[in-house]
Amino acid sequence: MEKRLRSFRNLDTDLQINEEKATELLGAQAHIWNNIFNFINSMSLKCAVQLGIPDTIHKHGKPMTLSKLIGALPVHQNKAPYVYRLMRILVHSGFFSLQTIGESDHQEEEGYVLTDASKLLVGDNPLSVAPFLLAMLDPVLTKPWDFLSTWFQNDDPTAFDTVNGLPFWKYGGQEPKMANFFNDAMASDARLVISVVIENCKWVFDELESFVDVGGGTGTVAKAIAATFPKMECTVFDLPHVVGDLQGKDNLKFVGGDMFQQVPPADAILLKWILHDWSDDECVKILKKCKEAITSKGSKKGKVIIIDIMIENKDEDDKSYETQLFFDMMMMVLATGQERNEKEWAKLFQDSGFSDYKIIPILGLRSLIEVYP
Ligand SMILES: C[S@@+](CC[C@H](N)C(=O)[O-])C[C@H]1O[C@@H](n2cnc3c(N)ncnc32)[C@H](O)[C@@H]1O
Repeated sequence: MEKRLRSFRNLDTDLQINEEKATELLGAQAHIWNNIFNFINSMSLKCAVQLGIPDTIHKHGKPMTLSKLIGALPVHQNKAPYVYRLMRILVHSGFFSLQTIGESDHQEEEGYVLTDASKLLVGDNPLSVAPFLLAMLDPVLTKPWDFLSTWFQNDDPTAFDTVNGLPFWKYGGQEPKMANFFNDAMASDARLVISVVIENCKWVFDELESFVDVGGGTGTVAKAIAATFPKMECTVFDLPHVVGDLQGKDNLKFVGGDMFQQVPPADAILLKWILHDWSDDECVKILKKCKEAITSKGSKKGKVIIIDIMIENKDEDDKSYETQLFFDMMMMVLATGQERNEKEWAKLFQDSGFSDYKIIPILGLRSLIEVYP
């Protein structure tokens, strides 16, 4: 069938647009709008967590009607009519869903329930990632994004430096408020990750007599390992301002220092979310220090254990790939690091003098990689 194409003439621009072209243009405009306003998903979610919406629905224990939710939230009475709109976008983005409760006045009544994602944002869930969300969306971490194009045109190492005049880790040493919320964020992620590792691949730690978590923050991972393997000597190694006030106990100790200078000796060295913070040259320096520190050389058990993203582009539309790219951009804006694909990881291991590696893809968007001296 012959397709009839109507044309429109725009009198301002004198452009002639037929129907097919119009569809194309409007599709392009919609794509731009969606990307312009992507931040609204993040900010709406942050608002929900700050208002305690996941906790409130969780405490209610059954589907919660809008009126009950409004009554339980710390919102000004004049703002009550707006709660529905916040909830609507969060239902759309998969953080809440609506369940039918029954009928009231011949009208179906619905209530909000948590989804798997919002269950992970409930404050008293031991695996809650709410501290991670609040830290990543804190203005200290989001402001550098406004300076990304400035950074492309200057000689600063990162956009974070452009805004704050010093690198991320040094800033943390001078601003305890930022250091605290950042360390809490890392600890919340560490609780989830180490629970999965101990549940699904405890064997990674079998036969080890000693273990150091390099850049181990406030010790969440090492505490869990020390409790699971009471005979293993466990050390948390991090910058002095991070571990300075922390007390070890039994088979766990805290050591302050700089991983570019020296790493405490151990059979196994963990680098969780460390190497993605640094450039290739910096990673090679860290990995060489780790290799020197491995005590059981020649035996099978000595190794570096890395927990980080391994970029995999299985499918262009894959959300996981997009999330990995978000992390990669964040490493560029806040630190001097990057996310890496397998080839890039393999090159780092080779350049640091390691002989082999094994990828254990058990951590969702991240992998556990064993690297052997
Ligand atoms: C992204 S955090 C990861 C924390 C922890 N491994 C985790 O995944 O929960 C990076 C850690 O590296 C530490 N760090 C940064 N520079 C360091 C250095 N030169 N020596 C030792 N630790 C360092 C930071 O203080 C921070 O705790």
